[in-house]
Amino acid sequence: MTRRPIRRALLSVSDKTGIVEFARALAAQQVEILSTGGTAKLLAEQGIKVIEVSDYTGHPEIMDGRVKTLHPKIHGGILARRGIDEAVMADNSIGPIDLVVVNLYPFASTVAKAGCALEDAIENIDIGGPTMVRAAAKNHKDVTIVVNAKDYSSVIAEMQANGGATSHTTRFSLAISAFEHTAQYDGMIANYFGAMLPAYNAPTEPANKFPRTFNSQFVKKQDLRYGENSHQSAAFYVQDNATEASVSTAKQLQGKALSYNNIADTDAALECVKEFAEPACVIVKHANPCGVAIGDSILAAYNRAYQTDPTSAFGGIIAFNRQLDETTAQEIVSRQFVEVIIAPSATDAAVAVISTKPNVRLLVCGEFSAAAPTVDIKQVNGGILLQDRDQAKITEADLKVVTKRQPTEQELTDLLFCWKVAKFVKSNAIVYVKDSMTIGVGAGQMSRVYSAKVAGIKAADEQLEVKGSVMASDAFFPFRDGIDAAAAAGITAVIQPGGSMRDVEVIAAADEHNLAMVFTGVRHFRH
Ligand SMILES: NC(=O)c1ncn([C@@H]2O[C@H](COP(=O)(O)O)[C@@H](O)[C@H]2O)c1NC=O
Repeated sequence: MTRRPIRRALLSVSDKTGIVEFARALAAQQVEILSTGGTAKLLAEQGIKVIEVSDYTGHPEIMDGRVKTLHPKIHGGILARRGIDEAVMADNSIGPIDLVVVNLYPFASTVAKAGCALEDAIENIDIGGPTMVRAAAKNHKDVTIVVNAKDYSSVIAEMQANGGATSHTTRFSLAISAFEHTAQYDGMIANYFGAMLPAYNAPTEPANKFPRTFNSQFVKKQDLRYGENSHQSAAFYVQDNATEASVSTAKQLQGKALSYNNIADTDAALECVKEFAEPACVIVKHANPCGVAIGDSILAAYNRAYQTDPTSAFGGIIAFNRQLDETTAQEIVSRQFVEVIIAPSATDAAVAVISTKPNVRLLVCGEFSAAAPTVDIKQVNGGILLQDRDQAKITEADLKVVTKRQPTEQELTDLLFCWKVAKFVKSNAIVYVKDSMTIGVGAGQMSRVYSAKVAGIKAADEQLEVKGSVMASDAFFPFRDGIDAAAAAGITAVIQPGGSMRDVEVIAAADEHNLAMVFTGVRHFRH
């Protein structure tokens, strides 16, 4: 393919990061620079030779910038088919534009501001920018389009190495980025307007936070060897701008490639361990915690979490809320087969220890920050379900003691710990806890009483004493049988949402057994 050097560029950027250096490097390669108002002013101030688009087209920017680049001399220059449209270009005094550098008005940050007025949002809908971006991306055979400042240096480097030209592969890849950019931009606008539709029609109505259509963009992080099973192909997509420490933003330091199930389980383990302020460890197997504990150190927490269910911990995913240290790393690799370890960070010595097991995936996710108010998305056949992420937190002040007996100080501590774990156990969830360590976890049973049985069986199998433990139930007890069974197993206190039509009967059962019971008023179903 013929190599055509870039001779003329149009720079029109809202976010001006890096644009001066980029323009200077273009000028050094004898590229003529056209630019719009604010961008042109900045470049000129920096001593870069620039032609204002309005001078170039002979038409001023009008309507407060609503129309500045929307002109045949600009769009003809971008869209012209080289080798076909020369005559029409000459007839209309249109010169080719080989490089377009544009980023768009900040619609997202504008509407994110509290109390953003509709007029502000509307004025921040970029029209000329996307029009140039799409035109250049369409004509990527001959035109280079750059929408991300992070691409400036590689474009310059390539031009320097290729006599001022970019390769077709680069232009194609940049064109994809351009369409991704405009798709994301329009998706954002559609979501914003779609969510405010009821309020727009009837200003007294609250806006609906779920828009008329749901437009969201996820970027492929990696192809996966297979999905949940080996006959299913799969890939991992992440939110482009995610900042919260998560499995999606985590960095893998070593180990085999993550599998589909590894990612899902690591997410469950990490999100659960984030609940605790004290050094904590969560071991997950098949999306459920099979051991959770806190301790004076993460080593103590790990040792205690492991005790809950060593059988299930085999091949598990282990998450910590503190830096992984050498001793804890040593303890894990000498004791058990582990698929994934994730922590905010890891010491060099800990990394060296894990490297003796090259298959173990070690991930660091950075320090935990405030949870982003994202939505959960769940797929059903032919649709998706959206809901707020479950960020309900319960403190002692939220609890309502419903029994005659008040929980003791120790029971209270264990009840709150137990509740945090139950939130991450698949429903029906029953969790037994003693001294801030899980004693038995009953997950995913179709009846609550069976989850309680499973928790008891697991504890017994691992020779853990249920007597003196507390119990959490992710949803209310529909009958007193769950309480009777808990008391028979030696449970002394219960935390549950309450709200059953048989609450009176359930409370009476707890009183009969001298149990302390608290209601949270909040349910934590997890499917
Ligand atoms: N109206 C137009 O013809 C037009 N052409 C380019 N823009 C945008 O104007 C911004 C740059 O403006 P300035 O160089 O004046 O700071 C860029 O975000 C670009 O996408 C336009 N603005 C909005 O549509």
